[in-house]
Amino acid sequence: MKTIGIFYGSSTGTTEDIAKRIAAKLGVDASNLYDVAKASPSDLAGYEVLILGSSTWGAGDLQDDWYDFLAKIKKLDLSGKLVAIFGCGDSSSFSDTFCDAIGTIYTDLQGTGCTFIGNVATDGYSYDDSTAVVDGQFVGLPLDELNEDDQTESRLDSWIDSLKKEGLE
Ligand SMILES: Cc1cc2nc3c(=O)[nH]c(=O)nc-3n(C[C@H](O)[C@H](O)[C@H](O)COP(=O)(O)O)c2cc1C
Repeated sequence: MKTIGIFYGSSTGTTEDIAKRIAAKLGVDASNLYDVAKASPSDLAGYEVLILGSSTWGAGDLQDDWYDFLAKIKKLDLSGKLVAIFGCGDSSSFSDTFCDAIGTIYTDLQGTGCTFIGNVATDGYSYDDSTAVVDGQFVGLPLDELNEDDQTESRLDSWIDSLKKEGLE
């Protein structure tokens, strides 16, 4: 298994909880789990794989703590690193901006030279619009703990299977 760092921003603990579940499934030690509110861009350096998680707030906005962190890491050279993005949102109340933070992170990191993994088919999701959809697929894993928490476990498992096939191991 490659070295994996998980970086998350979470306002009410949902994305943090998912980050911990992903870490447990991958056998990633808690020392490799970072709240972006307290992390430094140099923390990324030691990892071959970065798993980045943000909830979406406002109307399609990043989770607050991501703004400063993303502004800094988008300037880094991340070539050679694999990047997988996940997000928590609400596909019912915010159907027009469902998990947009995934799309923002994906767009902002385009110039870093990283390789994105972990696209997800839109099948099975109900939403009107999302900037996380590029060329017909989500560019990361959207999760909806408010309306579809019964699907989270299987969505996580199938995403992690795809990540492994795309070079995580
Ligand atoms: C005021 C407010 C605005 C929100 N805006 C969005 C949004 O635009 N898109 C979306 O998918 N979810 C939106 N959500 C839902 C949150 O992303 C969701 O509750 C998420 O699980 C919170 O995760 P966190 O506790 O890790 O921050 C919003 C929630 C609130 C209360």
